[in-house]
Amino acid sequence: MKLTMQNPMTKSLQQIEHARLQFLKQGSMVEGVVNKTIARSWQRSLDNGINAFQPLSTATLDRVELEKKRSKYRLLLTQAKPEISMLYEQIAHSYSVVALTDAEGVILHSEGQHLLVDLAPREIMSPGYSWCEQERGTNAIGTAIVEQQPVAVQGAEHFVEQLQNFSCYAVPIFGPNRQLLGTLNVTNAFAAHQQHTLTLVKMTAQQIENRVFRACYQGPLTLHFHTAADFIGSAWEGCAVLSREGALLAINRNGLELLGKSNPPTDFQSIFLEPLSQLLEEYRQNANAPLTLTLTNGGPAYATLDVAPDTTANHGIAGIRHAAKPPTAPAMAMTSEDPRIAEILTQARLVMDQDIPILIQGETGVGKELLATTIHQNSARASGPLIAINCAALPEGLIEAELFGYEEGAFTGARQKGSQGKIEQAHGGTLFLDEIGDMPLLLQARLLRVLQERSITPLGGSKSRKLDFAVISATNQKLQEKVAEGTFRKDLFYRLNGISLTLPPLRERQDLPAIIYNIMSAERGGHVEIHEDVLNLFRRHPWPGNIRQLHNVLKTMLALSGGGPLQRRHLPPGFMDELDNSMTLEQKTPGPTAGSIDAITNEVVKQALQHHEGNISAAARELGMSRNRFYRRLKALGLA
Ligand SMILES: Nc1ncnc2c1ncn2[C@@H]1O[C@H](COP(=O)(O)OP(=O)(O)OP(=O)(O)O)[C@@H](O)[C@H]1O
Repeated sequence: MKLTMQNPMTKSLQQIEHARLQFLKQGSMVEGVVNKTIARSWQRSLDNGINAFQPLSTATLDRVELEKKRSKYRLLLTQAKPEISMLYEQIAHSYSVVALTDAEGVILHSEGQHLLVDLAPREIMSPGYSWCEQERGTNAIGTAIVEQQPVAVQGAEHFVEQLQNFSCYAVPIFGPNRQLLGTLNVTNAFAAHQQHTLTLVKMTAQQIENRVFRACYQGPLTLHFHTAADFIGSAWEGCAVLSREGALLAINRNGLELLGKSNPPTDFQSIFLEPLSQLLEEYRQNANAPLTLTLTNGGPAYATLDVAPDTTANHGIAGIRHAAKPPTAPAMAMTSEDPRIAEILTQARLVMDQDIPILIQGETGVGKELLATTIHQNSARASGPLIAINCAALPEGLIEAELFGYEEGAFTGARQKGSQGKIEQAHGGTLFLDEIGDMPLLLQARLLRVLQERSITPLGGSKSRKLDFAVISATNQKLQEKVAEGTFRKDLFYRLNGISLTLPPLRERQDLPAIIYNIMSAERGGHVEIHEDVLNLFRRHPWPGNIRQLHNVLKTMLALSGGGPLQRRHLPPGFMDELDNSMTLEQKTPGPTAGSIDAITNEVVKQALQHHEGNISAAARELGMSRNRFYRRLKALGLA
């Protein structure tokens, strides 16, 4: 079937064609015929040596390479597909194709068919085809990527003659950290072009961007805002994710544009004049009422607020509430209410789909494994396996077979049919190398080779197998020191350390209530109260075992309290001794004492003594302190 539609732009098509030919022959631009974006792109196409009169190559990526790309961009694809189908329904006619590309201009997914094949080979709008401007000359996708803005290229504006029968509209899609993720493009037969197409593509690209943002950031508070009330809930609204205390955890591109800022502000108060508490109060009174705010520049803003369950609960004495969850709740989510954790999560999001190895460092029990799981679950490889290897716990002698697998009959005692190694099991997903500092030196060289070549040869095998996986490793050792003393290979260290994320110890974290809430949610349903003085002791404790230790303490307290409020007397034995020890250390370094562990412990000791009417043994028992230590403290206080 051939196109017979009337072309409303024939005259301008001729003008453009004339200007293009003059540019190609004489290198001079006829003024006022094409816009500056097209003119710049023509010049780049000429400079790149594109032959305007040669038909385009029809080569596409092979299936494996395309699948790799698709898995890298899984988040974008998942969020974009429903929007693309809706867009296609709106513009549907036989002469248009909607395509989603990656940031290099390679089509990941396309919808629509395809009477366009009358005009050009089918391959050029199929997944795996690249529209990079350097290869194809001026075209909407490639030029939008170079210019980082929406671009329409109609008919003869295309640099290559073969594309003159098309009109293309492409809009860049940016990720949550404002990095280019890809483009959304509609290609029409030029004769069937419609005025409003670019607007529709812009709107859809914005919806996709918003979906990706929401998929990446789900904080305790989400503020939807705009300077015009009608735009709340639209594709153009600003979206700010906040902690309960008002720290800004993330903001979308619209939000930044509405605020006229190029960098994200730090907190709610640097955006709006009203205190966050006022907003929360209004929300409490009527969760659905629109909110009126004042920007710090004095202008009005309108907003609605989403509050994740329980963030309105009182977080003081009796306040760590949690929704009824089954006791077998899945792995806890990382909280991001501590600024250092929020920063780590942001960095992780930036690199996780870029094939950059992540090295997680931190003391024992700080949540390294949980972070690795969180990264995997939010990555493009989330539907693939997460294979964790504890390098410290691998059985000596079998370690090599465990990691690399073996072929049938590779060694005495090997299973008849051979076995797939852990590394191979990670194909399509993430390999998590826990306690990497304990990997024996001899195996480090082999691991390095696997990581460099991304292929594996099982023991006793001769053929290597290609693998695709992301690598996260973790350690509580100082790897750089191990490198210096020669017990860890320098080349492996650099191979693993694409980016290093260091989790802070619990005593330095600012989100203790959120962590407690997480633990309680995993341990129990219902409502649990914690007395303020217990929380205060928690805040002062040195927590050498970090969150794992806190978890154990809470478990014990839950058991001892029988479901009632958690009080000082439910603290496990040894808790106060550990606190007291760290106080002794603290005393060695001169510094302010008000509110110090010392002061708090004294207060607690006095209260316990009062409570037990002077009975030292009972009071010491309540605090989990030895009688001697309790007595020494009373003496120091002049009470004994
Ligand atoms: N943000 C958090 N909220 C609640 N619990 C957490 C959090 N982070 C970690 N935990 C819990 O703390 C414990 C220790 O976490 P994890 O095993 O991830 O630490 P790790 O740093 O890998 O420890 P190690 O160095 O000993 O291997 C686990 O029970 C985990 O569920």
